[in-house]
Amino acid sequence: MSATVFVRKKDSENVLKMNGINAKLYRPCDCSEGPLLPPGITVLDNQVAGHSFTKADSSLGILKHTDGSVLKPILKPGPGAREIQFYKNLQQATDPVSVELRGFVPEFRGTTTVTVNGRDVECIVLENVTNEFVEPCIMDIKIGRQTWDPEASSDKIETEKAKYADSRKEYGFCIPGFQVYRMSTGKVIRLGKDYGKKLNKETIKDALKLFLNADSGLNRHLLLQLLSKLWRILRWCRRQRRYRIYASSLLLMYDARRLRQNLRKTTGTTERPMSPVLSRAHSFAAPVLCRAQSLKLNLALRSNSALIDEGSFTGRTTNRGSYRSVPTTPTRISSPGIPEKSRSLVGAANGIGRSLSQTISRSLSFVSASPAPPPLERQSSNGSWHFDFKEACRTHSLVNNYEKDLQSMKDNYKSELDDLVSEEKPGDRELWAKVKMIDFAHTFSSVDDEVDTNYLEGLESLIKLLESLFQDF
Ligand SMILES: O=P(O)(O)O[C@@H]1[C@@H](OP(=O)(O)O)[C@H](OP(=O)(O)O)[C@H](O)[C@H](OP(=O)(O)O)[C@H]1OP(=O)(O)O
Ligand SMILES: Nc1ncnc2c1ncn2[C@@H]1O[C@H](COP(=O)(O)OP(=O)(O)O)[C@@H](O)[C@H]1O
Repeated sequence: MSATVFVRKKDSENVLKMNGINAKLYRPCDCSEGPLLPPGITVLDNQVAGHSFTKADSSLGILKHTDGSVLKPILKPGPGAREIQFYKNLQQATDPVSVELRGFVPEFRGTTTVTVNGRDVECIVLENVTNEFVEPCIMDIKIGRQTWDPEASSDKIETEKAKYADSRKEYGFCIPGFQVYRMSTGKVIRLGKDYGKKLNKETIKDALKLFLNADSGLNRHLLLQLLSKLWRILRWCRRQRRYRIYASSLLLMYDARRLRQNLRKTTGTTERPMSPVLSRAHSFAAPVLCRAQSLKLNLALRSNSALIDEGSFTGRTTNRGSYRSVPTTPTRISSPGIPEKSRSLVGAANGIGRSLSQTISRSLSFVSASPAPPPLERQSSNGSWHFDFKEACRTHSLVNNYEKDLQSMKDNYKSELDDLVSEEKPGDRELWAKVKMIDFAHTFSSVDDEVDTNYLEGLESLIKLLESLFQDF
């Protein structure tokens, strides 16, 4: 990967050259002044893709509430209503496919109306899935070659086909945006669609490496945590015949703070990766304060017992608010003109380990939502990646029997997975990397009882590309 070069800097805009690509730094609020919002609600400053706040076309981005929720404004009635219905149905569903899917998506907390710049806007209220991260690195990966839904106009189909054409054609996914706290510089960078649209067969891998902070070596522990989540979604996707998911994204997330700590632990190097806090202190603080902070941080990094960020990764138990009833059956919408390929892709679909935890919705006085659903089945039973690794080790080779090209790679790192599981200490069990599926504005019920090959192929390709990184380092 080539180095980052800042080529231009204005008050309003940063342009940088990243891996040979000129790109504007993405800002979720692209206006000089933020929108006027009620108390307790602010712009989601770590939003990495999707619609953002712009003065020009009064578009609205994602908001966050101090209670740990995000608020997604409904911009268009059709897709907006579809996404609300998707979450409501999912919350009520009892079939195994939907119950499992519920563990892969943010918790739905109903809908609410927010006054933005004097205008009342309906919003979907979701769990903020980045909440527990101190330095959240987030990548939005839009899955599927086809990103338009069965009801799209021919104009929309054409615009969608033209966007991210290289990466989508090659891999069946694209990267509309990401942010990363860089180990090498201690700075956070956020690259948006402008950068993502220029990525091609070669550079998309650089983008993934950049996101994984792999400039000078891959942290296998980090990649394995992400892969263990993706394998679970893959296994679900191979079996499910209920949903057709278009233009939806996977949010890959990890905590750079924990990566820094993990690097110290595993390399034992005296050369410490830069902390953004420390690097800011270097630029602005008085020398004495600077030295004090540096010493304190060094001590923290040297002591294994101090490595865990206490309080950052605790499980949260919350109370359920008031709810109203909604229909329980997913709407079946026909998809004329979209022939679905029929492929027998489903591998050995063993029962997934039952989860133990129940996630209880946070009380939201301003939210209207559905009655209490049955206990949610979360993908990680006890908030531990240990469970996923164990499951992955047990089932992975079975699931992928037909993928001969991947088999050798898996064999290569299977022992590493085993090592990670056996090395694990109780204090290391908290998640510091995870994956969630988001954006269901273009998700439909399947009408043909077939596998969603469009989504599946994109996901498989992403996993394959990530797995190939093991060989590069
Ligand atoms: O193509 P457009 O103008 O309809 O806008 C796209 C949005 O469509 P919508 O406004 O909801 O109909 C589109 O929204 P959907 O995913 O279709 O909900 C995206 O925001 C898209 O950005 P990107 O492809 O993720 O980079 C948006 O594309 P760009 O902002 O990249 O052009
Ligand atoms: N539940 C969530 N928690 C945290 N961030 C989120 C959540 N949902 C969305 N985001 C952020 O907002 C961005 C856009 O979300 P998305 O649902 O795709 O909106 P859009 O429909 O405008 O594309 C994501 O890339 C992510 O950065």
